Amino acid sequence: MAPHSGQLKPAVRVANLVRRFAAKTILDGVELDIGEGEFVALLGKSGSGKSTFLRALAGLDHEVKGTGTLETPEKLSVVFQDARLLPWRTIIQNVTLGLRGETGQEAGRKALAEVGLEGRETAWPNQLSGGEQQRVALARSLVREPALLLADEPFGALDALTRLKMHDLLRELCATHRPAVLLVTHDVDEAISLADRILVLDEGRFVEDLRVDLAVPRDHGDPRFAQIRTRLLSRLGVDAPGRRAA
Ligand SMILES: Nc1ncnc2c1ncn2[C@@H]1O[C@H](COP(=O)(O)OP(=O)(O)OP(=O)(O)O)[C@@H](O)[C@H]1O
Repeated sequence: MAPHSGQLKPAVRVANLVRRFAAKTILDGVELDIGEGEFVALLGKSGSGKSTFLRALAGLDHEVKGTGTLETPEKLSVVFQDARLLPWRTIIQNVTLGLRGETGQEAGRKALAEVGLEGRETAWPNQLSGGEQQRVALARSLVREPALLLADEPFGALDALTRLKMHDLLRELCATHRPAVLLVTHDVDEAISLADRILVLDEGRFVEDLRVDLAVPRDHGDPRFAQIRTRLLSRLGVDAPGRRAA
């Protein structure tokens, strides 16, 4: 299968990407195009290579091989499960790190307001909850107006209610900033709630490339939502209806 982004101009082009660790092949000639502004979620069993793929796209893996292509935009941002804020810098300093002058400060304040943290600019990271810290991480990413946002389980450590709020926030931010997104997640419902396309990685290849043509915000009670969930769970080897993949 050679997943592609349909009519959209590609922001990401990957062809024949190979990654081995010792004798184990984790990415086995992976192919993928992600269109500009397209939101792609990546599912797969634990250990299937999702983070390995994301790290390759982020340019963090110098040993990834292949005779093909790995093209990503210069302006890309990465968000991880932990916010990775600098504890010795204030919130606004974390967001504006590397940005210059009053324009940078203004952009930082605006980004913090967008994620609902207006007035918290001079707080320290340890004065924020886990969810608030992830909001800062999102602000720090988006203030750079990336053409590609890579997110590796960004809400994995949050409680269920906070996670749902973060879904709404991410959806709004992406509608405003329109980066292409690759979201790695274990949460099938999270993928269906947020993504335009859902990929499943298994044994080094994408075994599913599903377009989600449901209106936004997505209605979890819609029978088509349930159909997509069932199909994805079956691809992930989870049979029980309604259960989430682990
Ligand atoms: N630096 C490394 N050295 C050796 N093996 C590695 C390395 N990084 C990852 N692996 C192996 O590659 C496989 C894929 O790991 P990866 O973290 O990409 O999976 P994943 O799908 O993101 O898993 P999870 O959902 O549990 O986070 C695993 O078997 C892992 O042990």
